[in-house]
Amino acid sequence: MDTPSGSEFDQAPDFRAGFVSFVGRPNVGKSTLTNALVGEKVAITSSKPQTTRRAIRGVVHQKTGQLVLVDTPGMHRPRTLLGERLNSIVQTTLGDVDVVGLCLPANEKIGPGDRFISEQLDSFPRAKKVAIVTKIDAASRPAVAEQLLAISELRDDWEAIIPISSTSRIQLDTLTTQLIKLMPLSSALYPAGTVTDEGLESRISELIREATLEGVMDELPHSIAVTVDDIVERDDKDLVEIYANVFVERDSQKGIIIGHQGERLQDVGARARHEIEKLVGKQVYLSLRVKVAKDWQRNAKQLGRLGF
Ligand SMILES: Nc1nc2c(ncn2[C@@H]2O[C@H](COP(=O)(O)OP(=O)(O)OP(=O)(O)O)[C@@H](O)[C@H]2O)c(=O)[nH]1
Repeated sequence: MDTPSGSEFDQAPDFRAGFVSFVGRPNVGKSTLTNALVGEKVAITSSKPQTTRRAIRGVVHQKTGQLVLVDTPGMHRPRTLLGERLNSIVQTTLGDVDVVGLCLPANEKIGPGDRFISEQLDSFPRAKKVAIVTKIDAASRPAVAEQLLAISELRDDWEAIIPISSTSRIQLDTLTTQLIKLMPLSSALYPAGTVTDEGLESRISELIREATLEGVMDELPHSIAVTVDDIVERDDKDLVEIYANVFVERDSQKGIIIGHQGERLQDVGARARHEIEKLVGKQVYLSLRVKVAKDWQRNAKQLGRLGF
């Protein structure tokens, strides 16, 4: 990607910059879209719904402007204290953004969940509304056309309705260009080259969480939290040592994560290590310990300890 220096950005009189938040039901492809636009993995993705927990900021740099993407946790009716905290992140974020992109998958009919979220957007009149029709690679042309029509009838204040596919990279540049046009005139908000404002430690814990989510049963994902105790850069070798904990809510879940003779945990460790090596650009030694924090999703003290 073309990334001229920050000063060049600042000098363009028609440069635009601002904040965009992608909202939508769980699993509609918000995190995958964020990563595809930024060009690097800043948000973890999973086939399990509701895996996004933090408001991660990814930055997209273009000659004409800059987009700060705030990837929020899916809006949902909260069932736990964690759920309530996630919803309040969404509320605070949406009060501040310039554009809200409501993600609606091309391959699923609009349902009550989508309508509920669309109605919530009425409380944020300042933000311009854009419909992003995701996963068009997974739907036939007539189905996409039908979906575009249904979406145009969902609200009457759309600034744009843009069909895309993140995995097949269809129309991503169009989306970026359109979003930049909707941003206010402003100098760049982040220096060129910044892809996220997330710290290394939280990016590493998210990559570990993503690896633990693969292959576990549906109810388990919400019970997993990851913390990093230590990141040690070795002087004698081109190696980074990482010491991390995987927290679950019950003893029985601990067994599931570890697997028979520790096989599953080894797999998780290998997958996470591979992703972390791509991030830090060095060989990684990863030590993972599985611990139980009883019912942490419902317990304020435990939530604080796990960084929520
Ligand atoms: N076919 C297809 N699948 C996609 C596309 N984008 C995302 N997916 C898949 O949809 C699933 C969910 O994607 P995510 O990006 O994690 O969805 P999300 O909306 O961030 O989910 P939450 O974190 O649960 O809110 C994953 O299995 C992705 O691989 C796409 O463009 N085409």
